[in-house]
Amino acid sequence: MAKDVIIACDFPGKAETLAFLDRFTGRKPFVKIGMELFYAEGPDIVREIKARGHKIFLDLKLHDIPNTVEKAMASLARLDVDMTNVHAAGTIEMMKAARRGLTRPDGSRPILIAVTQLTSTSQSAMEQDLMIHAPIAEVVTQYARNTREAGLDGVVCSPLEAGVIHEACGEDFLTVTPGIRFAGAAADDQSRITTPARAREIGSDYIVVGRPVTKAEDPVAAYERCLTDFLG
Ligand SMILES: O=C(O)c1cc(=O)[nH]c(=O)n1[C@@H]1O[C@H](COP(=O)(O)O)[C@@H](O)[C@H]1O
Repeated sequence: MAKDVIIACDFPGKAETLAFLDRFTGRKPFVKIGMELFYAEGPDIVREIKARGHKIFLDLKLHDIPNTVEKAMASLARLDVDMTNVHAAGTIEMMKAARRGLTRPDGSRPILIAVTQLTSTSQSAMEQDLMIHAPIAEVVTQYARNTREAGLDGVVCSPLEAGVIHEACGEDFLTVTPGIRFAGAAADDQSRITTPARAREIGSDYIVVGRPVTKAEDPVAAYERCLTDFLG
């Protein structure tokens, strides 16, 4: 399975996003389009970036009743993305509905993954705010098992949890891991973080990197450092 670095294009609009991508002359990084950009520009931004030759992870983290998620996924299926996601907290029923909705009439569909616990969530926030008292790695592993049972392809989790998830769900079950920072850098609002090199050692399949690349003085150099450290 191809491991890769996904750049989170968290920009306010199309102009900033395309200017950013233009810096990668001759290269077509795998990019993530999230809520900020999608809500500002709508589906056209997906079509435009796809037409430029990038693979796209459309990160809208659907979490609603099963029927609503199924119908929303049917709409997203018409966009030619490579990967998309839901929240595993929506339950196994909701994830099954998401998979049904995303599957096109010819049986094909993008990679579908589920967020376990957001990488910004700490053990103490999970206990105090969410009243979930098990250790975070156990919670995340249980959500990963649910995700596999629903027939999805993998999870979004912290790189720190990629190893236990592969042990519980198999090597083919994808771990897509944000919460990436270079050694010594600020965590910002993230909580469960590690470096690209450590993510490789633990066994992540894809790392998702936003601000360490987008806010870098030289984003192309920062992206290349991620590739080298993660892919070895
Ligand atoms: O689903 C995601 O992509 C996601 C899940 C998660 O648990 N944590 C998380 O940070 N993300 C996304 O990954 C990106 C991380 O960005 P940085 O913290 O700037 O590297 C953001 O676009 C988040 O929306």
